[in-house]
Amino acid sequence: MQKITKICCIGAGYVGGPTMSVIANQCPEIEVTVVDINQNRIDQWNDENLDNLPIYEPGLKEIVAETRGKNLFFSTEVDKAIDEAQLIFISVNTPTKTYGKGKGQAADLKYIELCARNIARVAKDDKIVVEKSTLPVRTAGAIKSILQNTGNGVNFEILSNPEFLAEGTAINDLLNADRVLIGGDETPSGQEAKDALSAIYLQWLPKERVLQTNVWSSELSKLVANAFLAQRVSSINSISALCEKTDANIAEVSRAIGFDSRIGSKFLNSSVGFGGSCFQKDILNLVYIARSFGLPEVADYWEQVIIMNDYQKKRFAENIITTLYNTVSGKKIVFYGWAFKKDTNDTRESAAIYVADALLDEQAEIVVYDPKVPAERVYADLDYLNTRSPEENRRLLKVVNDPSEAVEDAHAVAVLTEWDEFKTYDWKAIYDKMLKPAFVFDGRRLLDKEEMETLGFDYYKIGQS
Ligand SMILES: NC(=O)C1=CN([C@@H]2O[C@H](COP(=O)(O)OP(=O)(O)OC[C@H]3O[C@@H](n4cnc5c(N)ncnc54)[C@H](O)[C@@H]3O)[C@@H](O)[C@H]2O)C=CC1
Ligand SMILES: O=C(O)[C@H]1O[C@H](OP(=O)(O)OP(=O)(O)OC[C@H]2O[C@@H](n3ccc(=O)[nH]c3=O)[C@H](O)[C@@H]2O)[C@H](O)[C@@H](O)[C@@H]1O
Repeated sequence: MQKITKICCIGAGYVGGPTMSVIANQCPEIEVTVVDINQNRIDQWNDENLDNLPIYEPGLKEIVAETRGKNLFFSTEVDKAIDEAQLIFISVNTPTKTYGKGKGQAADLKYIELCARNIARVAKDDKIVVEKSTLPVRTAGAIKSILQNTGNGVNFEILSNPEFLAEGTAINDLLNADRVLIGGDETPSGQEAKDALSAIYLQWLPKERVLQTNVWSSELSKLVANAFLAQRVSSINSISALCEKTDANIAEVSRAIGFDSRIGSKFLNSSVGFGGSCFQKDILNLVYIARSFGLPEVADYWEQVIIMNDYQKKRFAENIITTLYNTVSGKKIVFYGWAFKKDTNDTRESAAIYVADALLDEQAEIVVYDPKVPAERVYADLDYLNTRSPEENRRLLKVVNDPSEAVEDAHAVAVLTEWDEFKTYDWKAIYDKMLKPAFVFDGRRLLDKEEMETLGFDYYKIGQS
């Protein structure tokens, strides 16, 4: 079996960056080069001040500090890194298509295809090409076709090795992965490639956690894993609406069902709705694939997970409006949190964006505080929706760096992200600064209802009457 000593990863994003940092850290004999066409991103990865890395992820900067410049490199020299590597991870973005056939559902594979063409153009010797990005089932076929039709005599083995890390816990997820999935051809050379990649992960993971499958099962399993996870959140969120109409409490229901070992207790936290770059995108992709294979019942089944998530975000925003006497026009509503979950600066598909959009439609004045998200990001997220002009977004919504100053004369606070620091705030001082009645809408079930009510707040907690 070929021993891998040089790796290249195309795409220095939320997956490429942390994943390669951990591989470099765990495998000192392997030289890892992460390349990207985005010069700014690479400059941030190379910044001497580790607080300026492009991604905030607990534990990441310590690992980068240990490995960068030794066996971990970040560069924009894509061709050179491809040429020198024996194994190439493709870890570029695969967003939902915004144009043409499959618009709004299918995955846009143009970045993947560009990578495959780049590899085909540059490679002079045999390579293992690994799909790290999340891809529709059967994409490996397309990559193979591009690579094998270059006519330069180079042999490529294509593997699927989807990533299961969650943001905010990426380093721990990588170091203690539940499983690593490696799909490849069931031929002798395919097996050899699977074993070469397995050997990397086996440097720190036990053998039974490294699963080998055929390439199609691996591609599909990634979409299915995300669909099942998102389905749990939508399921519990659907019940949260029912809890609010009855005297049931969603936390008690989650706990009660989670004790059943067949159901399990994880991923049953009711919230304002799931966000993140992948759940929605991957389910839409699954729906699209099912429909294209003539399976409308399967497609409709999974689509419901997204419909329920949209309902939850809308329901939260509408509740704010009706509770504030059916009008939020000119009222100051403070958002605590903008990121799609705690411990990340990622805001892609964050529920906060959609709740803000609904409230801005009603002319609310929103003030956002998030410990890790800069103002430019918040405005970019809103502008991207194209609901109103950028000037209007900037007029109605402000982003601040001080959480306590934000609440001065506010009508309401809405908790959109479960940052730990929100629990430590002096809520009595916050109450004193706000207009009365002072409303808190807790979309993350972060705060204690009894304590908040004792302080005088009109407190709404998702999933509780
Ligand atoms: N974000 C997450 O937590 C997870 C993401 N994934 C999947 O991993 C893939 C990557 O996701 P992220 O890292 O979040 O995306 P990202 O957007 O953070 O990073 C992708 C990077 O690829 C670069 N890129 C695009 N085309 C390129 C090219 N032709 N040559 C060189 N660089 C190029 C972009 O400039 C960007 O920096 C997606 O398929 C996603 O579904 C899988 C598991 C977890
Ligand atoms: O493919 C991906 O991108 C990744 O998607 C998710 O990871 P991530 O989106 O980073 O974060 P999660 O912890 O899964 O949270 C997703 C969203 O669901 C919400 N959520 C999660 C759990 C829960 O019980 N309740 C809930 O509302 C979170 O607040 C967040 O908005 C999966 O957990 C990863 O396994 C997968 O690799």
